Order: sequence, then C-alpha cells, then structure tokens
Amino acid sequence: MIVTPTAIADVLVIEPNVFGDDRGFFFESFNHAKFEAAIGKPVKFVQDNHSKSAENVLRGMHYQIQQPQGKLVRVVQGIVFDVAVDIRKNSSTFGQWVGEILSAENKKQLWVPEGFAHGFVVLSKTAEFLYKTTDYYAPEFERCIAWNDPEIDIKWPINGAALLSAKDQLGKSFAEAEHF
Ligand SMILES: Cc1cn([C@H]2C[C@H](O)[C@@H](COP(=O)(O)OP(=O)(O)O[C@H]3O[C@@H](C)C(=O)[C@@H](O)[C@H]3O)O2)c(=O)[nH]c1=O
Repeated sequence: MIVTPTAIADVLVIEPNVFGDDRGFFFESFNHAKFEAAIGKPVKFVQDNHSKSAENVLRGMHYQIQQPQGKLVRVVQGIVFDVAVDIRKNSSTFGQWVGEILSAENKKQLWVPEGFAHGFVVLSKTAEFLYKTTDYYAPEFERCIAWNDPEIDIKWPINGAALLSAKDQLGKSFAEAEHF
C-alpha cells in the first residue's frame, strides 16, 4: 500500500495494492499492522459506518468534542470530495483544510485523525461511503462547523447547491465553534 501525507502531515492518503485478474479485483481494505505502521502509533477501531448519498449531498463538517473519532474513510460506489479541517488549537496547521477525491475507482482512503472536523460532498449521481472510527458515536458530543465558513474557505468542487441535513444547516462558524 502507498501512504502519502497531505499538506496537513497527520492526514494521510492510503492507496491499497489492488490485485486485478479475469474475475475482477482483490485488495485488503484494512490491515491493522500495516495501518499502525502507516500512522506510527497504536489504533483501535470500534465502529464501521456506511452511508449512501445523492449528488451534491454535503455532510459536514462534523466532529465529537469528547470521545473524538479518528476516521478511516473510503468510497465503494461513486465519487466524493472528502475534507478534513484541523481544529487542534496547538497545531501549526490550525484552521487549515485538505481535500481529496475518493472514488470506487481510485480506491483511495483518507485517514482523518482525532482533532479534525470532517465532511464530504458527492460528485456522482450517488455515492456509498464507508468509514471506520476509533471511538463510538456520541450525539451529545457531536459538533458541526458550517461547510461554507468563510474563514476556513473550503473550495468545494460542486456544481449547484449543496444539499444539507437540517442539522448541518445549523453549523457554527469556525470562530464560534469549540476546538480541541
Ligand atoms: C454518525 C451516526 C449516526 N447515527 C444515526 C443518527 C441519525 O439518526 C442518523 C443520521 O445521522 P447524521 O445525520 O449525523 O449522519 P451523517 O451526517 O452522515 O454524519 C456523519 O457525517 C460524516 C461527515 C462524519 O464525519 C461522521 O462522523 C458522521 O458525523 O444516523 C448513528 O446511529 N450512529 C452514528 O455513528
């Protein structure tokens, strides 16, 4: 597998070795030992999540202020633009974002560590999104930063209006939001 740091060093792009043959393909979508070697520390995932969304659906920018979740994300159908925002106050990249196209075809995964707000927008007709998390869902600690916060200024590659949940329409500004 190929591991490539992004502009924010702790956020990694992971590309598995894909073995294609006459039948189709095979790849290890997660290997604990190799993943720990990639991030350089022990990790324990406790939840696997799967969502499906229509084109222009934008979910984000989410985090849990307690029980923070590291997320290993990938796409098994369609194409998304996936984004991590560094909200660690002591980080040299505090307030910066990185984005990556993840698709069923490119099979890229993004490692979004604890301390980041995370979100994505769907660029295909539909997309199915899978992710592992290092802590359990805890709605009482769930927080949302507005996807279009001008200070963060994420350059979303979308045509048309983003489709948001009622909850995500109430996302806070980066300035107002709680940080780590
Ligand atoms: C995230 C989550 C949701 N749910 C439930 C709550 C709700 O009824 C329904 C849909 O929840 P949401 O609207 O919060 O789902 P969604 O907007 O897809 O939330 C997710 O967005 C992406 C960007 C992330 O980074 C995730 O961590 C998570 O916050 O599913 C769980 O039972 N467990 C979970 O882990």
